[in-house]
Amino acid sequence: MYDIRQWRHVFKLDPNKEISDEHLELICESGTDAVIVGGTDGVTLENVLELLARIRRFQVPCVLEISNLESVTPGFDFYFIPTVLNSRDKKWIIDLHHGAIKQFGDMMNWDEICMEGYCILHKDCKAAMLTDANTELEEDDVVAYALIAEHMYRLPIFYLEYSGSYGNPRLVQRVKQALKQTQLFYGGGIATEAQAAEMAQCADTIVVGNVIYEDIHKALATVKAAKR
Ligand SMILES: CC(C)=CCC/C(C)=C/CC/C(C)=C/CC/C(C)=C/CC/C(C)=C/CC/C(C)=C/CC/C(C)=C/COP(=O)(O)OP(=O)(O)O
Ligand SMILES: O=P(O)(O)OC[C@@H](O)CO
Ligand SMILES: [Mg+2]
Repeated sequence: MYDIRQWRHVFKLDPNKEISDEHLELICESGTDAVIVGGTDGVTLENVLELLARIRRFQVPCVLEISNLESVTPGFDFYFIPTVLNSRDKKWIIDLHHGAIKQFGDMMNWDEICMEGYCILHKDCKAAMLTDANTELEEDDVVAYALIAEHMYRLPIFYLEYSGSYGNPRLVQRVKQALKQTQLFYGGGIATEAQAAEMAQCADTIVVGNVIYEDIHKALATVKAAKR
């Protein structure tokens, strides 16, 4: 399924983490709508290429979420490009993007590119620390970022990121109610069927990451729960 707007559940695989062939097959054949390859640290061309080749044995749509320029390679179905809206450092909002487009803009296939407006809310996660995200936000601040994403920047995706910790469903629901066009991704701390079902009610698409490496069966159970 290549219509991102229909995606309800995606797995995020970290190229910097080990996964066995058996577990990778279970993930790719799980019925998830797509697999995103991405992580904050230790993402290299070598480990991205290795994971891409292994995922390509299956039919599942495969996305590279770009975290650095060195690890970008052809062969993915889509490229998701994060911009961290609540970063205090404009490097993570626009500067890296400006440098990349200056260098590669004339050879990009824009149909494969999808921008993600991140709002990172877990202060201790790697992505928050790397990008110096301001996580001390009121609910109204978060909704304001969502409205900026939709109405000012017209971003296709607004991504509420709680990586490593389960977020606040009430806030996710509030953000969802504020968005009309922009697709709401929620990711962070989903480790049970109940959590997957709850966040799938609040967001358009849920992203399941770390539990893949902690308990594969719990990870697999999130797929059905999200689609119920
Ligand atoms: C060959 C081909 C297809 C060419 C295309 C041309 C090309 C080079 C296009 C690139 C164009 C472009 C504009 C690129 C952007 C460049 C860039 C580096 C942007 C910055 C991205 C950014 C803001 C990164 C910050 C970190 C971040 C938000 C990462 C997302 C992943 C994430 C949040 C992971 C969660 O953390 P995790 O690592 O899982 O944490 P744990 O390990 O603790 O679990
Ligand atoms: O790893 P977890 O905590 O499941 O979060 C998923 C994803 O949002 C990370 O970018
Ligand atoms: Mg992770």
